[in-house]
Amino acid sequence: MTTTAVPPSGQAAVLTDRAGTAPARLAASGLRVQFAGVVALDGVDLTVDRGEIVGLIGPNGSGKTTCLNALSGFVSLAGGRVSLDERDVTRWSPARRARAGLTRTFQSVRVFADLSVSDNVEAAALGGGLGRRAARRQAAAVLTSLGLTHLGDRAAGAVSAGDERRVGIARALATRPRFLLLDEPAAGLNDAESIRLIDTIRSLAREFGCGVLLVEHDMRVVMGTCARLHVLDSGRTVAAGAPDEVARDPDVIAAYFGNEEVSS
Ligand SMILES: Nc1ncnc2c1ncn2[C@@H]1O[C@H](COP(=O)(O)OP(=O)(O)OP(=O)(O)O)[C@@H](O)[C@H]1O
Repeated sequence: MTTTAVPPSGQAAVLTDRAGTAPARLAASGLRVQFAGVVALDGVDLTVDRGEIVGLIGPNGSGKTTCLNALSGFVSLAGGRVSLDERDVTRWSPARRARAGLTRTFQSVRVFADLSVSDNVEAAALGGGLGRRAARRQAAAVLTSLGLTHLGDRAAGAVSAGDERRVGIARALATRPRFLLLDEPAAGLNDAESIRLIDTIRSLAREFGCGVLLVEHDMRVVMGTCARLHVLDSGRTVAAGAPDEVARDPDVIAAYFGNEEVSS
């Protein structure tokens, strides 16, 4: 049964899952993806737990977006397995994975420019399977939690780039994901917008209990949000662990940062 949890504070009101069977872990093992002659992913193992924010980083072309596509079902695997709480979803379509709580965002935000911000988020909730009244409540709850209520009546096409990015996240959140895969949400944002985005990403885990896998080049956003990092180079994992450890790892410095050290 679907229930609505509204804490007394009125904050973080969010619809809970259908039957208390929310998967607690997104896991991938041995992910392998090939494009013609290019091996884009070569045996990647990765886990994200609910409530955890994991950064997936690496140099250009290292396989980060391909990894998100592999997890969300947008690309065929040449090998490996994806599971949601130990349920094998490797052969599931993106839509079926989304219904099971695995949602991804894309680098280019897809909002309905002429619709209001509220209607955009409500439309996403409807698309996620809620009825009209529940979708409206869900949209209001998500906008409140992300601090976007003041933009509710504005046309989505008329808000700033940073707010548009956050509306994109709100739309993803309205589908009640348990795991959210974010593809470069800070790309093209200015400093103030990136800082606001850090709060938004943190709240996905803290208030909504989502597991978040974040692909992001902006190291300030990565270091400001992630408890754990996973580093790819040429389709392979070169390091994984706490951000400060990863930042000191010589393989990471060599592969990803040239001779520069990672800085936040
Ligand atoms: N559809 C495709 N067809 C052919 N090759 C592809 C395709 N998609 C990705 N690749 C190749 O796979 C490799 C990994 O690409 P991917 O986009 O996953 O890297 P990335 O780490 O996300 O890069 P960036 O940081 O630049 O976004 C690259 O060599 C890329 O050229």
